[in-house]
Amino acid sequence: MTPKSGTQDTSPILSVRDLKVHFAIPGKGLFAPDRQLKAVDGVNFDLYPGETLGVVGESGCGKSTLGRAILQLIAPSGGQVAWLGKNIVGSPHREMQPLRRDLQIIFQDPLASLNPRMTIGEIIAEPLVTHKPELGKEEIKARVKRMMARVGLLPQMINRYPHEFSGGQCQRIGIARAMILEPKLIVCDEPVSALDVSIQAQIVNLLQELQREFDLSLIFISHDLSIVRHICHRIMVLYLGNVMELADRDNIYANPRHPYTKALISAVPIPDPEIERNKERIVLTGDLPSPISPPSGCVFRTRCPFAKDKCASEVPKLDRVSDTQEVACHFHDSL
Ligand SMILES: Nc1ncnc2c1ncn2[C@@H]1O[C@H](COP(=O)(O)OP(=O)(O)OP(=O)(O)O)[C@@H](O)[C@H]1O
Repeated sequence: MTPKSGTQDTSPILSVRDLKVHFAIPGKGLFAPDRQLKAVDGVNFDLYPGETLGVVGESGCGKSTLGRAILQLIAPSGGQVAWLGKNIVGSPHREMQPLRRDLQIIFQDPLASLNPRMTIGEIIAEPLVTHKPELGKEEIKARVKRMMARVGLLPQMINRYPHEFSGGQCQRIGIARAMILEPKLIVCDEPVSALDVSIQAQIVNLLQELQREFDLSLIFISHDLSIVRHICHRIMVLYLGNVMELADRDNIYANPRHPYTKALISAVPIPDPEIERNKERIVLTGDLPSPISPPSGCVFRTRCPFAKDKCASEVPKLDRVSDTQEVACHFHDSL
């Protein structure tokens, strides 16, 4: 199904500017100073109401850290996260608490993210109990049952425990918990990676239905470019905590401009054997460098087949190459 597009004629719901998350890592010797691990290093983007933004990149490139920093579950080291126009970085707990209603997260490992000692009814009800204590017990129960039915769980299972459910059902429980307060944004952190392929499509379809019904914005973190293509309107490619490319879905698959995006996309198998045989392939060599000592200049240059001297000395800016595509590469025009 084609995702909704053209949401950018309204104001962004979320604006992220120069967002940084640097973790202090103990130095190697007993008295050596701490080092900085740059998990997220200056990320900029806007998110619009009803939009799904995919965040892709190899393991360790900073996707989860970015998602958590946006929700202030990890304190950013710098930059701004403006929610409905107001910067929330560094907001005290009492100011963040009401915003938590609007900002939710779904985790990768559905079972591990559910408290095994609580019934699924209690798990789904928890945000309501915290944020809407004025609702009576019966009203909360009715809302929980309605949401269970909406996400494809049998309401009569309200008193069962998480271990009695399959992985796909546990993810539905996680979605029901995230949805119960009718949030405006959900960060989906690899929500289907731990599930069987047959179940993945069901969960992705459910998220798409909920998005349309509730006009939700989603940040969909994944390393699976096929799923991202199915669900996202725009896609952001991260490498060592830096944005390499940000473009709408069709552009990024049909006309990737950054060598790293080209490499990621060329690794996605195409079902047609003729096209698969003849397609251009960019194979990445070497491992992801350590975010403790990232390469100078362009962080991708040590693995880039097209790197030149300038790439080692100058950090490329995210350049707008069309209305719907931005690329951080000195040589995007000549590749
Ligand atoms: N609490 C932490 N303390 C120190 N380093 C961390 C912490 N959390 C993450 N990191 C490091 O930050 C970098 C980015 O990690 P992150 O989990 O955000 O990447 P990712 O792209 O989501 O990877 P994956 O797909 O494997 O989850 C990694 O080098 C990771 O080891």
